[in-house]
Amino acid sequence: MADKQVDVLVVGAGATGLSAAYALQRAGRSVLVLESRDRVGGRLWTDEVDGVDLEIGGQWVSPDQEALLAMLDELGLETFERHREGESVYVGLDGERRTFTGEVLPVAPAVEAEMNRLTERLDELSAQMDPARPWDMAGAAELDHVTFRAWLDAQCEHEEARDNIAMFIAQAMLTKPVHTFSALQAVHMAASAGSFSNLVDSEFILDRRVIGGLQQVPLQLAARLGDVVCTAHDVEKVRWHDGGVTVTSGDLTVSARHLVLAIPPTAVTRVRFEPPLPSIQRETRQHQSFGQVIKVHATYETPFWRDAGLSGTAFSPYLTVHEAYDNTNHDEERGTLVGFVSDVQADAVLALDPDQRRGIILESLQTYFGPGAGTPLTYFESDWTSEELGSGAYGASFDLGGMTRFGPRLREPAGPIQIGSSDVAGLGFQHVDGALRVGAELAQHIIDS
Ligand SMILES: Cc1cc2nc3c(=O)[nH]c(=O)nc-3n(C[C@H](O)[C@H](O)[C@H](O)COP(=O)(O)OP(=O)(O)OC[C@H]3O[C@@H](n4cnc5c(N)ncnc54)[C@H](O)[C@@H]3O)c2cc1C
Repeated sequence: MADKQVDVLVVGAGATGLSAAYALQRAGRSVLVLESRDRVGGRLWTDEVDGVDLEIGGQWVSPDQEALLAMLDELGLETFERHREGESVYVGLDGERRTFTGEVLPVAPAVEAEMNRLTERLDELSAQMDPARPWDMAGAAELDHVTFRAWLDAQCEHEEARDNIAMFIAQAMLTKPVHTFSALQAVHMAASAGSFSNLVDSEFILDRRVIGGLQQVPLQLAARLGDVVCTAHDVEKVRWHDGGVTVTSGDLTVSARHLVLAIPPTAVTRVRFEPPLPSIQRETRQHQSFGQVIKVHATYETPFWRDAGLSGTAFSPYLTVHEAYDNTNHDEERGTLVGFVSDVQADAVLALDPDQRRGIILESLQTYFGPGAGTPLTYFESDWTSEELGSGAYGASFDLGGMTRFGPRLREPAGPIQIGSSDVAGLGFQHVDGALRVGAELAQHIIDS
């Protein structure tokens, strides 16, 4: 059994853990990173499936994500624009398929007016919130005690307007049904991206992709860190006291002055601590949960929808696939569509056998893009909820009332232990940008101590 002694042990080789370790190493601290999986990257995973390179996890970069953009620059990674020329598709409450250009969905004028009003209201609220301290906002408790569904119902009589606004936060971001999280959590989602208008604007939020895949970020950070990154080392138990920690994983026993637990909240509850963590630490994480989303890739001989004048972008809160985009790789002739099936729609299709599920999902893509969408060369579903290591998709969020009740305690260290991931970020919440911001903050806290 090998014994190691380092200044800082980092558990978790996702964007948070690796960026923290990289900053600490550059500040002269000795570090070791232990990762359960046999790869680095966590929720970032680019892999070849049936001969196609796919972004199984996170992929998009938007202009507000300054920490991620700076990291891409530092690592010398290049980006490319998502294909967006042509008309987008919307299927409304009446079941009609309509095409449109720009960001305004082709709904009846009264519905559009209501969507604009709700957007303005959510923009106003998110402008009043510091996403790092959402519980401090005026009226935070009231907003945290009401579901986003009830809040929308109270604001607006138009079902289709409510369904569309809900879609941009519930299905598309938190991946939870709109009746399961608070209006405050919804405002926080918007504030963390700069505004609700940013979330609605797919041109903005799904702006660019990294050539070679977004997993290049953790892969390159790990390469720079060198042999201090140990994959296939699950941490099940942490012994700690005020002066440090001792962790045993496989053939390694590591003693460190500080521990950075860069793992999602749901994974924290899997680890045993001796002595137990203060109960508030455990309770806080028991009230954060992942949503449910299946990311589906379908690859075709060509991006045939472009010939029909379509951009590949499509939305409908009423179809199994609530949003879809052209996800063709850089410099590739084959065309790829990516679609998302979220919350209760995901529950429903996951209960089916794989052939039935594929049939229903491709039916949505056919409704959007025509019969050609029904016969892809390759088809792949990323199902993160089946992962045992607590990495659901896309991120974990609080249940009703949890943000004001537990949020202020979320970032408190316990002795030498600090816990963080993109799920506790303010700006960039549940995105890679947030992971990098949290990683930098955790490292700085140790450097300053
Ligand atoms: C399908 C999908 C699509 C997404 N799309 C986007 C997008 O387009 N843009 C964007 O910015 N973000 C996106 N995200 C979110 C983004 O990927 C995550 O927010 C970010 O990667 C989280 O990084 P992290 O380091 O905080 O956590 P993670 O990536 O979850 O890393 C935590 C690591 O800890 C490890 N671990 C857990 N427990 C232990 C243990 N006990 N011992 C050792 N190791 C452990 C895990 O294996 C994991 O590698 C998406 C996520 C998914 C899943």
